[in-house]
Amino acid sequence: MATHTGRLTAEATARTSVSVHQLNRSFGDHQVLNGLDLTIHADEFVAILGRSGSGKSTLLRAIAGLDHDVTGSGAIDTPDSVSVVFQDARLLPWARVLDNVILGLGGPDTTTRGIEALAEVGLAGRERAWPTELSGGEQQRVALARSLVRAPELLLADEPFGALDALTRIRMHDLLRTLCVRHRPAVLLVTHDVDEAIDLADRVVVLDQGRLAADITVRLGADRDHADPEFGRLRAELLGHLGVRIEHAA
Ligand SMILES: Nc1ncnc2c1ncn2[C@@H]1O[C@H](COP(=O)(O)OP(=O)(O)OP(=O)(O)O)[C@@H](O)[C@H]1O
Repeated sequence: MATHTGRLTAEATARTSVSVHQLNRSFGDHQVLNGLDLTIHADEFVAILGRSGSGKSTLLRAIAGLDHDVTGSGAIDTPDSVSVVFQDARLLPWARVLDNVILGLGGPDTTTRGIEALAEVGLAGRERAWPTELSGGEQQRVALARSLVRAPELLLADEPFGALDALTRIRMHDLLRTLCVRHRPAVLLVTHDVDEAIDLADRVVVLDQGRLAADITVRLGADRDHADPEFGRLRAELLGHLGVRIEHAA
């Protein structure tokens, strides 16, 4: 059975946020992750691309410790505080927005921290709204605030913007970028969207049948222009790893 091998030492945490070693996961006879190794450094933003069924969510769930329905082996080290954001915001419909953000948090200043987190994601004044009164993008903002208020060292995000329209998605990219600069968690983002991966990540890994098919550092500045030739080169390289060929016009 796979194990979470305990916590990283303080010295190692300074450099490494997540360490996955020789990870195997199977659903019955179907082996989904095959001897996978991955290290994510503290403050690093890593995006995972891969075709449908390549094992992206299985990897994220394993790192989150949410994979009780699979068998496997290998070692995973994570920091103490980990937050997970999914494609659906998973808000409690019977709790107001602020209560969703601070639910389960202890401490005397919990309400203030919750209000501040909502302001950070652009939802000041919506504390007493019900989740059903918010748009999909606003609900994802609440989910981000719920993660942020816990000050995670590691943020795991499984297609968090997958259900949003294109414009809201771009706004959420800006927001996530800003929050990452301010709070500096390590991030592991699962996405189907190559441009989203290049827009946000320091490094993009590609999964293929549960193995790492590519591990590419994004050498672009903070303002990422889709028209930049390097952006286009990376896009073509990543699409190539995903089995998509781009024909360039002569
Ligand atoms: N609970 C489960 N029971 C059985 N098989 C599962 C289960 N969850 C996932 N699988 C299988 O494991 C494989 C990998 O699934 P996973 O969700 O990790 O892929 P993915 O890369 O995230 O795919 P997608 O991009 O479509 O979300 C798939 O073949 C899937 O059918």
